[in-house]
Amino acid sequence: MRRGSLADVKESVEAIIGDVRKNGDAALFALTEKFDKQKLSSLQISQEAIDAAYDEVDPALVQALIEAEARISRFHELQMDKSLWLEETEPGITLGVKTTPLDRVGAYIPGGRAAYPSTVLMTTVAARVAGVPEIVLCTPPPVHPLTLVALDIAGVTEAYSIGGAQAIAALALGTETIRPVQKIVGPGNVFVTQAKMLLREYAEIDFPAGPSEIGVLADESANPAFIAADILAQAEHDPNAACVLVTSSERIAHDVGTEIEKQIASAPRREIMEKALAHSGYVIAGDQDLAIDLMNEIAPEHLSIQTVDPLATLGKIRHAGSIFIGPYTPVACGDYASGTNHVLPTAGYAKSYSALDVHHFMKRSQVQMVTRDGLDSIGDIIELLAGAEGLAAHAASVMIRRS
Ligand SMILES: NC(=O)c1ccc[n+]([C@@H]2O[C@H](COP(=O)([O-])OP(=O)(O)OC[C@H]3O[C@@H](n4cnc5c(N)ncnc54)[C@H](O)[C@@H]3O)[C@@H](O)[C@H]2O)c1
Ligand SMILES: N[C@H](CO)Cc1c[nH]c[nH+]1
Ligand SMILES: [Zn+2]
Repeated sequence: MRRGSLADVKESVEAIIGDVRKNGDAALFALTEKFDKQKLSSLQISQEAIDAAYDEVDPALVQALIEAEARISRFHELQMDKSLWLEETEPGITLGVKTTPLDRVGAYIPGGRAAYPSTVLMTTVAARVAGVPEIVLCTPPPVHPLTLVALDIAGVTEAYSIGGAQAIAALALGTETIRPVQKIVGPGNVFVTQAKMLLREYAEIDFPAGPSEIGVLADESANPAFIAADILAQAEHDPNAACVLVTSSERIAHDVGTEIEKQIASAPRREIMEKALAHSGYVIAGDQDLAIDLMNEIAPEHLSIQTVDPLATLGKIRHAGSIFIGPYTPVACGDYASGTNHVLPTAGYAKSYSALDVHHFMKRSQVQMVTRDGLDSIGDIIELLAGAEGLAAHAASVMIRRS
């Protein structure tokens, strides 16, 4: 996603948000008809529809979702902090942190160009492991049966068949049917991402997670066919997907190009891939350190490291959403089944945001407990500093306890 591309749709997204703010559910029905060409009878997805979806999908796919869910749960459980820690940092002064899940969050699941049951697991399992009691999901209609099965397996508590900027507006502002959430997570196209950015005043967001990206760092030791396959895998998401190979080897750059031509010929989503590749490319860097510097500047959503000593390369990486190391770690591992989260910052935002994890669904309160002796040990400092700021009542709140 070019950062500028958000600006291109700002006006139209503002109009959609204004419509939802003014007309609530009626706007959601009308906008769904306009953008998704679907006439809904109800916004909410019923439990009957979810139960019926199991009969429509291959049991092997249900089993695959169950196994992916278990791995995603395990990885996210490893991220959990203690719900409370307290430590006496000096005599009479005990400090700590209490961690609490958010009450109600919204997950956006894209559904325009592909169905994303895997994204249901990524967004909502992280929220469930964090302990969020109300997990609300929005995805554009028609909703794929596997998406319905995934939301059931993940433990989503409410689901609505609406998409685009109108779904984000409904989650942030609320309508007659949908109560607002505290935070909205999940990827989407430019309309979705722009709406998330514009509505942060009402609901916090995870980060901009737009069209998919891959950066590949490769040296002479890399396998060009594997690299080409990973590039095409991300290119097939969206015509706006972006792929860049940075290598110190001219031969590798040439051979990856040849492999891409070979593999794309029979790819079912060739048309989307070609558009994505039209604004993607490769760079031949003078040496490996220059290649790494450039990749840090790009800060890709996914970084694939295909070098002879990948762990040494990893040590020099500062900015990337999710990092895939070695020839047998295709990005698709993290997209579906290894357990890491595939909701990641794009458009260079990996410089300042982290991959979606349990911490996005929690907040931390500081805690302190000071005894009379503890207050004596810091009382003079507080009284002096409060006096210097002209805040006499602050000083008095300490003095009254010490006198
Ligand atoms: N970064 C990540 O973590 C991550 C993960 C998965 C997918 N993705 C990306 O998510 C994106 C999904 O995009 P998508 O389009 O398939 O699905 P989407 O659900 O994001 O967008 C579809 C919605 O866009 C709205 N829309 C379409 N045209 C519009 C218009 N002209 N005006 C206003 N609204 C309009 C419609 O309401 C529709 O429901 C892809 O770019 C994919 O690469 C990113
Ligand atoms: N690669 C995407 C994130 O950019 C996630 C995904 C979902 N399904 C397949 N891939
Ligand atoms: Zn993918």
